[in-house]
Amino acid sequence: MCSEQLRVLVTGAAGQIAYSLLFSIAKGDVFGKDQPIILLLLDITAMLPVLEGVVMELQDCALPLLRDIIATDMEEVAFKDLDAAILVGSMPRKEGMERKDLLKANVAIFKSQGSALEKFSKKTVKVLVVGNPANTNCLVAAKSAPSIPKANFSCLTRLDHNRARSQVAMRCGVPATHVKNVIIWGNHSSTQYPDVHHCMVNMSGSELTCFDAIKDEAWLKGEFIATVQQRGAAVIKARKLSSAMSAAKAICDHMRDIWTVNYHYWVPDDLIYSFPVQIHKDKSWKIVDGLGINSFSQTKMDATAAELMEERDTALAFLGV
Ligand SMILES: NC(=O)c1ccc[n+]([C@@H]2O[C@H](COP(=O)([O-])OP(=O)(O)OC[C@H]3O[C@@H](n4cnc5c(N)ncnc54)[C@H](O)[C@@H]3O)[C@@H](O)[C@H]2O)c1
Ligand SMILES: O=C(O)CC[C@H](O)C(=O)O
Repeated sequence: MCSEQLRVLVTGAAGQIAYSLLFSIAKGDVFGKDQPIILLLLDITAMLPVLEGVVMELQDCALPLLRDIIATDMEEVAFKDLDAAILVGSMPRKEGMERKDLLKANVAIFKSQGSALEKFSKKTVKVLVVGNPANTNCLVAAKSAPSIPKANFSCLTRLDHNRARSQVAMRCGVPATHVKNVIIWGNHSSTQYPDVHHCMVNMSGSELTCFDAIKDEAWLKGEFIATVQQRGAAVIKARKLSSAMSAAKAICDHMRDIWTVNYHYWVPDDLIYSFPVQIHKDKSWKIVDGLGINSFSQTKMDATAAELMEERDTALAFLGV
């Protein structure tokens, strides 16, 4: 049994993603089956009565690893001595809303919470930003917490990764675990580039390139990319609500990989850009180097970077910095 309890914050704890996420974290799916945790739950004051119900349900799960639950609307309480922060709390996009509307509504939250990380959390805290626009919110949070290493900040594009992997798996008629090395470059938005040029698929025991397994280059370069890029919008259209179950699963995958060593994606200077990375035992990471990038990929990678630069400039202008 690990002796030290981890302090793990989930913001937006009364919301729909949190409702799918908290049980998985509390039962050990993310930080380990022998790792005791204290859950800190932050939401806005108006949602405290709902949060109280979530706390009751967590208590009623009778989970052995969950040693304490602290529900609050105060950042100074929620961000105290954190080991991990999962920043979900913010407004989701509804049908008809533009990205810019969301940027304006949400970016101030991440400035305030970045400052709270700076003031109250451990310098080793690992921060995962989920609230949209996730990349730019993450950048704003990192900039607002200058004494925490920028490498400790990441945003959620694992959902896009899982979506891409699953699309390929369904097309090939294999389980998603048979599909490896899908890459999501850039922004968690419709300009993201889901890249299968390094993807391998295990078909009946043989490792094939994705292009050989699928044998339909037009689909891979057209409909596949568009489906993954538009998946969030398609879920909103169908459910009238933003994705939640799949987002929670992706949050668990992302944070568990950081905690337990696996591989995933990452960032250049002054942009939070999704990259393939390798994560090491000490939780440090390194961008996977030397992948061949053809002109098709380069054009798509440039387009998503251009969008991120525009978003960054808009966000900083909104904040007056
Ligand atoms: N990156 C991704 O892959 C991904 C996927 C799905 C959703 N999202 C984003 O996650 C966010 C949350 O989605 P949801 O469906 O859970 O929304 P939701 O509306 O159900 O819940 C959001 C919660 O955040 C709370 N909140 C608002 N401001 C807050 C603040 N300052 N501090 C703490 N809590 C605050 C709200 O009161 C609410 O309870 C949205 O921005 C959504 O777009 C991202
Ligand atoms: O607002 C959107 O278009 C996407 C919502 C969410 O980030 C998702 O990917 O499901």
